[in-house]
Amino acid sequence: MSKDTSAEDPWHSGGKLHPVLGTRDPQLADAQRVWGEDFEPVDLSELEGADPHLEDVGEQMRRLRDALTGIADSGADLAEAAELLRRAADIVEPQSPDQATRLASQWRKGGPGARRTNPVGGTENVIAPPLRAFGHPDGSVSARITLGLPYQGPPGCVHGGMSALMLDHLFGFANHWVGLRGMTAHYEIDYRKPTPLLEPLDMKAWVESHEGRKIWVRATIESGGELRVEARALFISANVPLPGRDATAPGEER
Ligand SMILES: CCCCCCCCCCCC(=O)SCCNC(=O)CCNC(=O)[C@H](O)C(C)(C)COP(=O)(O)OP(=O)(O)OC[C@H]1O[C@@H](n2cnc3c(N)ncnc32)[C@H](O)[C@@H]1OP(=O)(O)O
Repeated sequence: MSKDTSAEDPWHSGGKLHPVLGTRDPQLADAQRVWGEDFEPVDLSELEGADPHLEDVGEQMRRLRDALTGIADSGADLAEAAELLRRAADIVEPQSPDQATRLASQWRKGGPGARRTNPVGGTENVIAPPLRAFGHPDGSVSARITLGLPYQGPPGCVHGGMSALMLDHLFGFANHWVGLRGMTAHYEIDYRKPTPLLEPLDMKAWVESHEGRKIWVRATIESGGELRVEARALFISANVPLPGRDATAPGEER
C-alpha cells in the first residue's frame, strides 16, 4: 500500500472514520448485513456512551490507574481514597446485572456490541489505553498513543503482549475499513527495537491481500521515526455466534 498523502488525512486529528470504496459505505453495508436495516450507523471514533456518567467513571478510573501505578515508594496516603473507592464499589455493584445478562444486552439487536468496552479502544474499559483508530483513503488505518506505567514490560518499555494486543485490534479495524470481517487465525510478530513507554507510538495496519475467506494483514509500530514492531496475520472470515441471540455475525462472503 502506498503512503497516505491525502490533504484530509485524519491521522492524529480526531477525524471520523469515513468510506473509501466509492459510493459504497463498507461500514454501513457491513453493519446492516449483521444487524439488519434498522441498525443505526455510528462512526466508531465518534461512538457516544449510553450514559455520560459511565464515560466519566471510565475516565476517572483511568486517571486513578495511571496515578496509582508505581506510587508505592512515594509516601502517598491512600486511606481516604481507599474508603471512597470502597463506597463507589458498594454503590455500583448492587446495580450491575450479572455478566452473562450484560453480555447478552451488549449484543441485542442495535446494541453497541463490545465497541465501548473492548480492552483496546473501549472508553468504558479501565484496562483499555484507550486506543482510537482512524481510516485513510489508501485503505490503511492508524493510531497514535503514548502508553504509561500500567503497560510496562521490560524496564521503561511497553510489554510485548500489549503491542501484540493493540496490533491485533488494529488488524480488525483494517479489515473493517475496507469492508472485510474475520477472526485472527495466525499471527506473527517481530520486535525489532524496544518500544518505549511515555513516548508517542505510531501504529499502522492494512490489508495486504484477500482471497476467498483468507485475509492477510500487516501492521507496524514506530516511535521517534524508528520501526519498533512489525506484524503479519491471517484472518479468516467466520460466523461468530452472538451472545444471547439466535444469530451470528457473518463473515465476509465475497
Ligand atoms: C466493528 C469493527 C471494528 C473491529 C475492531 C475490533 C477487532 C478486534 C479484532 C480482534 C481479533 C481477535 O482477537 S479474533 C480472536 C482470536 N481468534 C480466534 O479465536 C479464532 C479461533 N479459530 C477459529 O475459530 C477457527 O480456526 C477459524 C474460524 C479461524 C477457522 O476455522 P474454520 O472456519 O473451520 O476454517 P478452516 O477450514 O479451518 O480454515 C479455512 C482456511 O484457512 C486456513 N487456515 C485456518 N487456520 C489457519 C492458520 N492458523 N494458519 C494458516 N492457515 C489457516 C485453512 O487451511 C483453510 O484453508 P484452505 O484449505 O481453504 O486453503
